[in-house]
Amino acid sequence: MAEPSNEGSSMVDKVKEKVEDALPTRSKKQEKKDKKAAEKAVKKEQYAKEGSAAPKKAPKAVSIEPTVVRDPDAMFKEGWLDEVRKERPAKDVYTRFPPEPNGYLHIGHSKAIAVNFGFARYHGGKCYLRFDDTNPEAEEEKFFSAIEDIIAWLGFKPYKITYSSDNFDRLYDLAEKLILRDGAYICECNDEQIKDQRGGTDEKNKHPRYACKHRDRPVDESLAEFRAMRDGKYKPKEAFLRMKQDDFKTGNPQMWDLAAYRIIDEPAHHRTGKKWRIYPTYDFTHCLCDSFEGITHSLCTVEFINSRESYEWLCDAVEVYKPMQREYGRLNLTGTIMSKRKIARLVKEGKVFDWDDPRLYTLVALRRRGVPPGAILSFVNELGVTTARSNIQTVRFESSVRKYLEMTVPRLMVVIDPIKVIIDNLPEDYVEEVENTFGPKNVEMGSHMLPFTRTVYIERDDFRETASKDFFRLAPGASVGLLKVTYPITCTSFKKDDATGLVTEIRATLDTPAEGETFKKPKSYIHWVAESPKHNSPVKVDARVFNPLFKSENPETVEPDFMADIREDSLVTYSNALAEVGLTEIQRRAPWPEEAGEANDGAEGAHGEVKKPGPESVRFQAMRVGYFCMDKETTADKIILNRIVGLKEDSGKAA
Ligand SMILES: Nc1ncnc2c1ncn2[C@@H]1O[C@H](COP(=O)(O)OP(=O)(O)OP(=O)(O)O)[C@@H](O)[C@H]1O
Ligand SMILES: NC(=O)CC[C@H](N)C(=O)O
Repeated sequence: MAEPSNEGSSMVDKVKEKVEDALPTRSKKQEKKDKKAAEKAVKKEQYAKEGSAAPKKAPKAVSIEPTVVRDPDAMFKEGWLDEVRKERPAKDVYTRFPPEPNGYLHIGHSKAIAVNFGFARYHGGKCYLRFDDTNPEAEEEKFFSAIEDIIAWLGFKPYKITYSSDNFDRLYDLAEKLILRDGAYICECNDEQIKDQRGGTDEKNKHPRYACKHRDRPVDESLAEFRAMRDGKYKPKEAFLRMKQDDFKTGNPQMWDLAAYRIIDEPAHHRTGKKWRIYPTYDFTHCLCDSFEGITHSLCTVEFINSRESYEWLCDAVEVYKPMQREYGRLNLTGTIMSKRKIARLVKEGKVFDWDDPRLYTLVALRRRGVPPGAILSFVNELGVTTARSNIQTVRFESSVRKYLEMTVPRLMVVIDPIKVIIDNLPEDYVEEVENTFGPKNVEMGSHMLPFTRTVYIERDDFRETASKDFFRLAPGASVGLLKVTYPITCTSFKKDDATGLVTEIRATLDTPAEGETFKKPKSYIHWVAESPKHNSPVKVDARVFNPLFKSENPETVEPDFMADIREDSLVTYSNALAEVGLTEIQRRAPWPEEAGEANDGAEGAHGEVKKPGPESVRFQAMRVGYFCMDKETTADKIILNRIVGLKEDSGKAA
């Protein structure tokens, strides 16, 4: 059997000979082909000499194909957001994204970010990032910077970063103004009394709503008591400022004399320290801060629909500019949990690494898992914006991410659970250089060379100890193609470890056709990596594969609680995984894809600092396995990969 070999005359010589033989009859097309072959041979020769320092094509990382992502402005051009714009066609659009700095943002917030920042950007307006920091009990410094970072990562830059607390003096003055206009009073009722005033249908409070006895307090008394409340006369819950709304007449609970100010003694506020011991409520603060900032369209989620009435009532009552509040449907993902309290429990009980564990749906987790920011925005855009709540399965999100990655990240081979294959009919020092394209669907991504040698590794799943008609991969006596290698291999024998029962080594032959014999194409091709110390191949990696964290679609409804719904196999780590040498180039050329929010071309972060793409921007498709990125725990000695999504939808939830 003739063995393919690099021995004897060099490949460059061989190609030159071929070119010269063909000279008299060469067509233009052939000429081009031959020139390419000669160039390739030079490249191969250089590669063989220099080991891993292979010549690299380094075209720019490609941008998103229009076929992959629908018009990124579609959600603003049509539907609900278009209607909102028509309702108030202000010349200068001002919006705001107003998170409470009491936790990490989740996938639902990406909709609010896309809606508010995106609406302003689309209309040439401005969007504030306003920290709604009126509850010092729940706020922490780390959440402020995490929120700013994630907004910058999504590709948005706030017009200004503001804090509701910036307005505490102004809000206090308006509270006094409201009292003076007989629009608020100091109430000393406790929680139970307030509940009773609301009436209802329960046995306990089966009676009509009624007003509290403090409602008719003289204005002067309320003003004096408000000041006393500010100055420390009352303990928390002993008194609060209550708005005098509509005398409990309407059926809207947001109009039943809401609280405007309450006492919070501890802890100190992160910005105003111990200056205040009374803090304005959301209902008093939000509309007035919107007003101070000249917000034209205050876009929030549907659970605030009843608040619209109190929002407008207060702006009118203190005679300030009145923005327009409109409400869109929340984005909710099923099969996971988003509640801060519940995620905190998962972290505390060690069920996940931290808030950025790739199995969670916080934005820091999705970022670490390798989901590109553009894929998140594209998902939100695909769903569109209406007033209906979107309950979306995580598989739908993953399918959107997969679609986005398909055209935008390069490909290479990684064997996550390897078995060694020795190809007996190749010489010990055999090295053939094989070309692998980074982007079979996008030639601009270029290609790279990798070695094919006598010892290769294939995926454990691609081998069976007994051949059968329905198995087209490797088995004793059966042959299979190795991707990018001309001839297939046939398994001749294998060894097993008696203790573990696992196959440890496969022996095979390369089926090079004898002269005159025709080459039979194998039924299937599998991925592989070769052993070649000279080329630093293979590259050892840890590959983490994530399954859903929960067994059911509704972990919140599981008894006794969501903790009982956790899957044991939500994280599977393959510690002996092997990647081919192309990984080095993919790492060097990151970010993949090169897009808004991750560019390292001097783009600015939230504070004007130059943004650097993180390790998660090293993204690629491991052929036949899934999409992966590099984890932040990667060190110079150990590369850790996270699976972003599989190549196709997982068969389902664990039993
Ligand atoms: N699931 C969601 N879908 C769309 N927008 C959301 C969602 N959750 C929050 N938002 C919006 O994000 C903005 C800032 O959110 P904030 O942190 O104050 O919300 P939240 O309701 O406390 O969130 P959560 O309790 O879910 O963490 C608000 O305008 C809010 O309406
Ligand atoms: N109007 C809104 O967007 C609400 C924001 C507010 N921080 C909240 O969710 O409680």
